[in-house]
Amino acid sequence: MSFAHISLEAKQKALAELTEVKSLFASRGWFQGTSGNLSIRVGDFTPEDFHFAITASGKDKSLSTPEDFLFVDQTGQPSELTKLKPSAETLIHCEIYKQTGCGAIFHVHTVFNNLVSELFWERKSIPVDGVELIKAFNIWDEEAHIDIPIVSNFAHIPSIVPEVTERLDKRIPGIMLRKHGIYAWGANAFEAKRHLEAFEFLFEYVYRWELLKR
Ligand SMILES: CSCCC(=O)C(=O)COP(=O)(O)O
Ligand SMILES: [Zn+2]
Repeated sequence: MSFAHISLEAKQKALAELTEVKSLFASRGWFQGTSGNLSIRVGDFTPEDFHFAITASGKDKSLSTPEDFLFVDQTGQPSELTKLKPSAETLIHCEIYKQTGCGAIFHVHTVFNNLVSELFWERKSIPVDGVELIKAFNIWDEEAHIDIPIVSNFAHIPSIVPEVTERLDKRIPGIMLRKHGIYAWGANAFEAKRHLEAFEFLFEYVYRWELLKR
């Protein structure tokens, strides 16, 4: 679908939702030092053809300006003429959309997500056992066990993508980059936010439980 054929209303809705969630996450201290990025997909989807709005790279995400977001296509290239640069991590968003067909992706760096990514790096996944908030991922088993995948963090972002492809688990709406941060996604902004909040709760729980056990 060409970008021009996507309705103005859909584009404005995505930008309004990004503005709102960006401001909320900033108020929680989730964008320290310009870290983090957010995106919402617009229009129809096929793995070969889609568009999404994403945060511009390197901005202070606690501020709201007319230059906070731009639209890109499935290759990460701007969908329209702009001087703005998309997030340096846009290719990770492209890959997650391609693999899952989801509607929104939120990425944050927090102390707890960085700590657990290193604590469990050797097993390449973060184990969570029987915590009620696993239900936020629509996993309703009693005493559910989940493993949240951790992938390598390379400075060269395209090198991260194949590992994301390989490790992405359709049951778990998130993937962790080692000593970097979590990517969480959902069918829409509401669901991606619920998933991200659940991940952050679980990371803090897992970290504190590990300390208590020692
Ligand atoms: C300053 S944090 C390093 C880059 C990063 O990991 C991040 O999430 C923000 O990069 P962006 O290009 O999206 O601003
Ligand atoms: Zn990042």
